[in-house]
Amino acid sequence: MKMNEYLRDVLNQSKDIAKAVNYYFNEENIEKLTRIQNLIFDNVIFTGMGSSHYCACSASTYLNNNGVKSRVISAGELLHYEYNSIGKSTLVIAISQSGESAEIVRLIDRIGKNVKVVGITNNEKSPLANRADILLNLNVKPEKSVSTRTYISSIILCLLVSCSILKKLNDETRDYFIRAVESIDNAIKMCEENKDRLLEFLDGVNYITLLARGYNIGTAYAGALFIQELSKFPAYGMDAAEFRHGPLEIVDDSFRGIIVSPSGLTCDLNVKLAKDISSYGGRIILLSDGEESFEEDNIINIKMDFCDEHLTPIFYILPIQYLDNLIAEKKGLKVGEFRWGEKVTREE
Ligand SMILES: O=P(O)(O)OC[C@H]1O[C@](O)(CO)[C@@H](O)[C@@H]1O
Repeated sequence: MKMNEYLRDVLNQSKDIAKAVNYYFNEENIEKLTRIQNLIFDNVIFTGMGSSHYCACSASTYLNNNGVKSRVISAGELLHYEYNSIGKSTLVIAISQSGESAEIVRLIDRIGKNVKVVGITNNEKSPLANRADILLNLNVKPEKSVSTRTYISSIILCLLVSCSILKKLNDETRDYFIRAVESIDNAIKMCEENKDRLLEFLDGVNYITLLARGYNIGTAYAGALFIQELSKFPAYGMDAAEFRHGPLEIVDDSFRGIIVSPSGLTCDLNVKLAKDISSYGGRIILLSDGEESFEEDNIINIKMDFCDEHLTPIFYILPIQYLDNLIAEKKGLKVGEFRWGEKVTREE
């Protein structure tokens, strides 16, 4: 069977993104990233829509963890209800691969010149690019459909902005990023090795719950969005800690969950949650670099490479993209076609 373009995009990401990372570390781009340090601000707001919103979660958590006040807000909320949270000493980091999403265009129109805007986009001719005080180009080939490489490259540029603000941008940082990007291929390999079990996981599935904490909250939200968008299938992402506070009650043998659980602050809590859900009859895909192997039939362990926790969103999205394609193909969809929306959402 001919490979669909979405799957080709997914499988080629390590090459495409490695190229982009080299570009991000070229002299001109490092100069731009370093210029951010000279702006005067005491708090940061990341904003965007859909995957361009969730791509910023890791960078924002990283800033907060290192003492810089930061928030991630949907551009729609920031525009209509939270606009007054932008003060003169706020640095706005607006992300939009098209640079043309409706909310982003209206938001940047509203923001006065006294507020500095860093624009992260794949379209240097877009309204976002024109407004940005500092423009960072994603520099990847645009996708025809659901975001793949633009999502991962947006995560990376947001993290690089955070590294710059924290004055942690150096050759060592570059190596960490390159290694995280190389881990994309291992994630794909692990999915291919487990393909039959993943297909079996999908038998009788009605909806998928994605659970994560900390740096990967955005992985859960973006993963759910991609499953909804590509496979037209119910999926929702949530904070794994919240799951015990009520949602746990939905678990029975029809439950299917993905738990994002890299080594780090809360890995043990995530693994414990996976085991509990499994003992209540639910089935889990556990994304983890842990050594522990799971005997339980209800847990499929996709073994990921080890990496510093804040960089794991760069490749932990891969198994979700892979599974997404399996769902779409299983449903017999023309993978990547939109039914009601389109690639650029110009209407609020
Ligand atoms: O980055 P942009 O162009 O603002 O658009 C984000 C879009 O990407 C998507 O994540 C598509 O995969 C949509 O959620 C959203 O409309």
